[in-house]
Amino acid sequence: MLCVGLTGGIGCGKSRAAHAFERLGAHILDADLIARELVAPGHENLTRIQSRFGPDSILPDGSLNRPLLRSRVFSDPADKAWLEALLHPQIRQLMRERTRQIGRRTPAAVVMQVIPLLVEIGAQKDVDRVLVIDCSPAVQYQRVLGRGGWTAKDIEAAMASQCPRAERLRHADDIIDNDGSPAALEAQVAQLMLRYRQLAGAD
Ligand SMILES: CC(C)(COP(=O)(O)OP(=O)(O)OC[C@H]1O[C@@H](n2cnc3c(N)ncnc32)[C@H](O)[C@@H]1O)[C@@H](O)C(=O)NCCC(=O)NCCS
Ligand SMILES: Nc1ncnc2c1ncn2[C@@H]1O[C@H](COP(=O)(O)OP(=O)(O)OP(=O)(O)O)[C@@H](O)[C@H]1O
Repeated sequence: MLCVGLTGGIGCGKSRAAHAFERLGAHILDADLIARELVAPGHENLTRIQSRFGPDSILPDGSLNRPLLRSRVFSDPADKAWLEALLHPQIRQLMRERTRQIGRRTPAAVVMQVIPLLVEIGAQKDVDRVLVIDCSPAVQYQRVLGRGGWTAKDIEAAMASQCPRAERLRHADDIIDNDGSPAALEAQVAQLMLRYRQLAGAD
């Protein structure tokens, strides 16, 4: 098995790259999706979130009020640290368990752990290689804006809260340049997947 930590700043194209790797046979574990499982309606984490962020942090249907949390987390470092202290240990434990399960079932698997904050939390030591999906801040900003749902203020605050681009790139074993077209992204994914399959012992 080869375990690749796939990271990048907000909107750099981690999900899009991960889907392209998945189509080529990689197993994807996404920290954002695991974080969502951990705050699904009825989960005990929601009770703790509500006691910190107030009654409006849970919507009438029992789901997390994501826009409210987003504006609080990205404007107040103490709120961000609190939420991360609650969720990150649980996210990492589930990532480790699921990676082990895949390795047992498929010994030559290529597993991609998609972790936005990989460098910030020091998760390099959990993976065999670090792959950074990189693009320029202007492109990053426009793509998140284009995806909809986020205010300009929240995008700027999220970008400012993440580690600087140069620092992230310093930890990269592999880099995908995602300033170009979707086809250019997919070509780089296909090239890297050949190498990853070899390293995993699949070929
Ligand atoms: C703040 C929350 C509620 C906002 O939810 P929302 O649906 O708007 O965004 P989503 O979860 O899809 O995240 C989108 C992107 O925001 C960025 N982001 C999310 N959490 C953080 C964080 N704690 N610090 C910096 N950037 C973050 C990442 O680039 C992520 O890919 C949500 O992101 C959350 O629960 N964050 C805490 C968990 C966490 O740290 N996740 C990252 C795992 S490494
Ligand atoms: N090469 C590209 N060309 C055009 N659009 C792209 C490209 N790569 C990604 N996008 C688009 O940019 C947006 C952000 O990409 P994506 O959601 O994959 O980023 P992400 O890094 O997973 O974001 P987040 O950090 O918010 O989870 C999406 O709408 C995606 O379809």
